[in-house]
Amino acid sequence: MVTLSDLPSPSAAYAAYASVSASAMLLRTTFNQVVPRQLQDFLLKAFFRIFKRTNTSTLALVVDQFDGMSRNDLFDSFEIYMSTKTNPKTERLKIAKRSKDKHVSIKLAQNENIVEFFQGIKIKWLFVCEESENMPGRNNGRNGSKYPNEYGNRPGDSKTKKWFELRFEKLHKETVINSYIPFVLEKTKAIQNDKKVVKLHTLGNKALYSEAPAWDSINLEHPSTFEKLAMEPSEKKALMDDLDLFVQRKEYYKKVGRAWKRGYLLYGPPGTGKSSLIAAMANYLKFDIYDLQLMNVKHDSGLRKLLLGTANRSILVIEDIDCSVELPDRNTKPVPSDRQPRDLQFTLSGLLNFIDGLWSSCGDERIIIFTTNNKDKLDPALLRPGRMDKHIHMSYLSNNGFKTLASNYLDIKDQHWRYREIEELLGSVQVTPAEVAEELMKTNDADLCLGGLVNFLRGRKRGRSVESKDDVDSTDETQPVPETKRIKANGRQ
Ligand SMILES: Nc1ncnc2c1ncn2[C@@H]1O[C@H](COP(=O)(O)OP(=O)(O)OP(=O)(O)O)[C@@H](O)[C@H]1O
Ligand SMILES: [Mg+2]
Repeated sequence: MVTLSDLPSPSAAYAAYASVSASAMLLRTTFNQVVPRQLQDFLLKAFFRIFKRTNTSTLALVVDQFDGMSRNDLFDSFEIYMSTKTNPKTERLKIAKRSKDKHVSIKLAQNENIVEFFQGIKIKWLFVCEESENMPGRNNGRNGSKYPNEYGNRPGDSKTKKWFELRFEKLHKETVINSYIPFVLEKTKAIQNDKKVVKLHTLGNKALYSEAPAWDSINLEHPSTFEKLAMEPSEKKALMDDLDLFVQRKEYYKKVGRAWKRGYLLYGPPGTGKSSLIAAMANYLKFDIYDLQLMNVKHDSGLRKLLLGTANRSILVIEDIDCSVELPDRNTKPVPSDRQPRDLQFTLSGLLNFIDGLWSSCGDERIIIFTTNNKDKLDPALLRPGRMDKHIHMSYLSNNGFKTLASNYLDIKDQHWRYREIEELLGSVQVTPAEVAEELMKTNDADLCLGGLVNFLRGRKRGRSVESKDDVDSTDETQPVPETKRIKANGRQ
C-alpha cells in the first residue's frame, strides 16, 4: 500500500518533472533540426494512426456523403441535424440561402466539431472535408481516384470528399446505433417539417410535345389551412385524424403487406373547396403536390415515367377525373393512336392498375386524390371499394361553414345580429362557400358586408322560386338579380 511518506517531496517531484520536460524539449528541437519537414509530417501521422488503433476504448462511426453511386440519406439527415447545433467552441459555420428558400441554411464548416451528450454518453461529431489532389474536375469514378463516386457531383465540390465522424466510448455502441441515431433521424424529420417549403409540381410546357414529359416545380404559397376551411368540424377532424394515422402507420402497412398509400376522392359542386382542401392537406402534412393533368399525357408509358418521377411524402392530384380526358374504360381496348384524337393511348385501367400496383409499392407515404364535380359520371372502376380509401363530399355552405368564413373574412369571433337571418336563409338556399366568400370580401365593414350577403341570399331564394314558377323574366329589374347571374350577364365569367 502506498502511504504519504512513500511519495517524493514536492521539491524532488519538481526536479524530476523539470528534467523530463528539459529532455523532451531537447528531443523535440533535435527532431525538428535533424528530420526533414515532410518526414516529420509522415512520422507524426503514422504515430497518431498507431495511437488511434491501440486506443481501443473509443469507436468512430463514419458517415460518408455517398453510398456508392447514390447519396447517403444518413449524411443528408446528419447535415440537417448539425445545422441546429453549435457549441461555444465552434469557430466557423457556413451559411447560405437560395432564392426560393425561406430561411438561411447553416452548416458546420470543414473540420469543425460539436460535442453533445445523450443519456449521459459523450458523443463528439466531426465534419471532415478532404480534398483529392489527383482529381481533375468532376469525378466519374474512372479517373483512378481512390474514392470513386464519393465526391460531390456538382461543380465546386467535385474534388471534395465529405463525411461525418461520430466518436464515443466503445461500450456505448449499441445505445448510439439503436437509440441515438434513430433519435437524430426523428429530430431531423421534425426540423424538415418545420422548415419545409411545400412545392407544387406541374407538367412543363414540353410535356405536350415530348414523349417523356417532365415535372416543373414552384413553391406552393397557397395559404389554405384546415382552420380556414369552411367544412363541418366533425368531418374536418375525422380527416385530420385519418391523415395523422396514415403518416404514423409505416410499420402497420408493412405488417399487413400493403403499400403505404392512401386514396381520397373529393366530390361536390364547383366552388365548394375541393382544391382548397388539397392545399390544406399539403400544408398540414408538408407534402409536395404533383398536379397531373391527364390532358398533357399521351401514352401509358409516359404516364408511368411521370408517376415514377414523383417523390415520397407527396400528394398526387388528378382533378376533374370525369372530364379531364375521355379515358377508354377498362373493358375497352385502347384505340390505336391514328384513330384517336391527340394520340391518347392510355386507359383508365392502365392508370388505376399502375397507381394501385407498381407505383405505390415503389415509394412510401403516397397520397393520391381524385376530384370530380359529378360522382355519378365516374367509371365504376374508380368507385369500387378499396380503390379510394375515403370519399369526401364537399357540399354547399352550412351554418358552421358560414361561421368559419365570417371569422376568416370579417374577424367576427362570436355572434352578430345578422346571423339568425343568415342561418335561416342558408337553410333554404344552396350557395357555395366560394360565392359567400366573394360577398364577404366586398368591404371591411362587417355590418355592410353581412347586409349585402342577406340581400344576395334573399335574391337567390327569390330567383329560385321565380325559376321554379317559371312565370317571371329573371332579368326583371324589380327583382334583385343573383350575383352569379349578374357576373355571367356582364360577360365576366
Ligand atoms: N370550403 C371552403 N372553405 C373556405 N373557402 C372556400 C371553400 N370553398 C371555396 N372556398 C373559396 O372559394 C375559392 C374557390 O374554391 P376551390 O377552388 O377550392 O373550389 P373547388 O371545389 O375546387 O372548385 P372546382 O370544382 O371548380 O375546382 C377558394 O379560393 C376559396 O377562397
Ligand atoms: Mg378545384
